[in-house]
Amino acid sequence: MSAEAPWPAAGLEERLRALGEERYHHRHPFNLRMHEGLLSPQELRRWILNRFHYQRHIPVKDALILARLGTRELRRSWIRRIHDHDGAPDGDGRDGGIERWLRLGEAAGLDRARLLSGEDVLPGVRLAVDGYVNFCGSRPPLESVASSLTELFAPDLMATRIAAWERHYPWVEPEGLRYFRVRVGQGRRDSEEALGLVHRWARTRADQERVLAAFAFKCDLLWSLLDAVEHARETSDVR
Ligand SMILES: O=C(O)c1cc(C(=O)O)c2c(n1)C(=O)C(=O)c1cc(C(=O)O)[nH]c1-2
Repeated sequence: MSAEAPWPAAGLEERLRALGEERYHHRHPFNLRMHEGLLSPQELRRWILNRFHYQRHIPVKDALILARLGTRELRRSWIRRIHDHDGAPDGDGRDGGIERWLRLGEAAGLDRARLLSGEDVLPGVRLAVDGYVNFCGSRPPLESVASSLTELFAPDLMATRIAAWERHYPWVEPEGLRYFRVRVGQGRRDSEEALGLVHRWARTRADQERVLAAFAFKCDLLWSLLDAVEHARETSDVR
């Protein structure tokens, strides 16, 4: 950690974007193969099944972050993320991201009960997701909120994904893509909110370095998740 003067906000953001350009999972070979239309139906289904494990833990990690936020204004805003995934409090759960992801699975021929059982999730994916939940449960908000900043990159990746799936995987029913269509807007809003908080809280160069480290950790975690999915490609139907 450094005792040097903090970078201006634009300097921190520039460093975050440069780091993401290099290490975010949009560059992962599995995503590149997905976008080129080179995945088999089995590989695409494996990705959906394993990513569901990530999705269903997002509201869990957000609840851990929420518990550490010190004001009601912050908590009132952050709780929206849990509703986005679990469904609105006055809804019936069908309006949430987790439900939309289950429908994505069904649109690709995956059984809802199989997704919900979690039985076929790869060990490396479990470790990556545990890593994220534990990180958010044990680090101060500066770092846990900074780790969500990978979402600065997610909307563009999702737009590429939607176009690639429409073109190369027409056997996935179009309704399944709704998860990504809705998430593009949510991701933009959430990453802007998180960036604002990080700028507000990161007062020293050491804080800013913690932000970059948390962001790099999350990039590596998403990368490891895809490594596990990519590596499973030669094995049985289930995994
Ligand atoms: O499909 C993707 O590539 C992708 C990436 C990310 C991300 O960068 O963390 C998220 C999502 N999707 C996503 O759907 C989502 O709800 C989400 C929440 C978060 C977070 O860290 O709070 N990241 C992401």
